[in-house]
Amino acid sequence: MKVLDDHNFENKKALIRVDFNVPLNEKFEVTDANRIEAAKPTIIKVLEDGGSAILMSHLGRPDGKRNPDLSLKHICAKVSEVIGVSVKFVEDCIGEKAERAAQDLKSGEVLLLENLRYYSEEEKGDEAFAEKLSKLGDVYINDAFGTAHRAHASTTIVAKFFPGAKCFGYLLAKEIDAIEKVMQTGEKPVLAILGGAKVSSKITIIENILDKVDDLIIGGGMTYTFVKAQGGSVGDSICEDDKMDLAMDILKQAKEKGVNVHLPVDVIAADDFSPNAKTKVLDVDNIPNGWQGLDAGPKTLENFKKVILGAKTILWNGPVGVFEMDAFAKGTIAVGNFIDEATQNGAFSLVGGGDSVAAVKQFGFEEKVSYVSTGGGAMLESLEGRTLPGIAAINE
Ligand SMILES: Nc1ncnc2c1ncn2[C@@H]1O[C@H](COP(=O)(O)OP(=O)(O)O)[C@@H](O)[C@H]1O
Ligand SMILES: O=C(OP(=O)(O)O)[C@H](O)COP(=O)(O)O
Repeated sequence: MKVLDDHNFENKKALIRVDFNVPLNEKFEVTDANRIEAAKPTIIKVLEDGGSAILMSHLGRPDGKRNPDLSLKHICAKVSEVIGVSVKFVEDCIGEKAERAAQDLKSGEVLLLENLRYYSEEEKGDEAFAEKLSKLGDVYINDAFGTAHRAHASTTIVAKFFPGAKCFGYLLAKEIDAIEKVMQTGEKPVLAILGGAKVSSKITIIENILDKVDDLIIGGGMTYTFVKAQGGSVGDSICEDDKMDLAMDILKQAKEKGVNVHLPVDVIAADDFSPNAKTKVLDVDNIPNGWQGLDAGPKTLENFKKVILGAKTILWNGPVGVFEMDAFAKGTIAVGNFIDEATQNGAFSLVGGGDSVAAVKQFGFEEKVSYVSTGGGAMLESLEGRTLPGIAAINE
């Protein structure tokens, strides 16, 4: 892997692709600086070597137009605060102004460019645009894991203009390492806990992961497609009837591959999809019409606990219940606590993909698992077994 530590940045201008696509409130203040904090070690390494850092990112989806609400100047103060250096800002990411600002940069200084997606060429992966970006730095560092699944100009195409002078930042290297630990080198038994709403959005992940894991916990809304496919009654629970054959096929494949699949045996059922619904514990395969399963039940959690505490490598993607409502968050909290205990006992635990991180943050599990990914879509595509273009471009 082409890593940062193999480079010395003395008197070098490092063009760094970061993912500063962070949430802002109505006053344009950063409400979660996690992605900025995650990029800090790379920026500091460049500065401590005696180089300067030119940071480029997108923010939101301005679709090729200058949208002042999505200007990166809103986050400049937060970046300065996080990295402890006063960050300069330039109102463009290519052209004369940006080039002059980059040229004027001295060792130890940091420059933040305006939103890359003000240009439609960015998302198109336009080569001429990438070449203009490449004029700003001597070395290219990709540290934007959250955007590594996009073959955009700044994440992928620009790398070809830096032959011999491109590498991964610390964050991207850490994300790759965490994925490898789960998918290739993890200590056995390896366990994947897959929850979330639908089978259809997780199917490629399940199929890919069956070759890597010893145990698979399936929870959340996906449960009911599997249960109904096996002849159970799921009442009004979320269920994809057209995916039942697929569910049976997954169970067959798992058996052939020696993977133990653990499905819920009981659920917290509700008479309405609402925080104030009436609830009761029901067997997962005996839910009458008028009721729907919205969280894992007590016997299920006992089973999950045994499997999780027995695992040495754990991947968690997707909540096991409707965690947004307090009444149906207990299962997801319990799973988080079991993973915490397993991690304290020496297991490696990775959480990521889609909105999983939202659940983890809401319940304060960030500090308790081994690694929380900074990428939603990028992590999902990695778990599907795809090579991310941003990663391939550095390795080429
Ligand atoms: N039993 C259930 N019924 C309906 N929705 C569920 C159920 N369990 C979990 N969910 C919902 O799944 C959503 C997350 O699904 P998904 O986007 O597939 O996961 P992720 O983004 O973590 O990959 C959450 O909003 C949660 O409320
Ligand atoms: O926040 C991001 O994606 P994520 O919400 O899937 O983690 C990335 O910055 C990518 O953004 P995009 O999905 O607009 O390309």
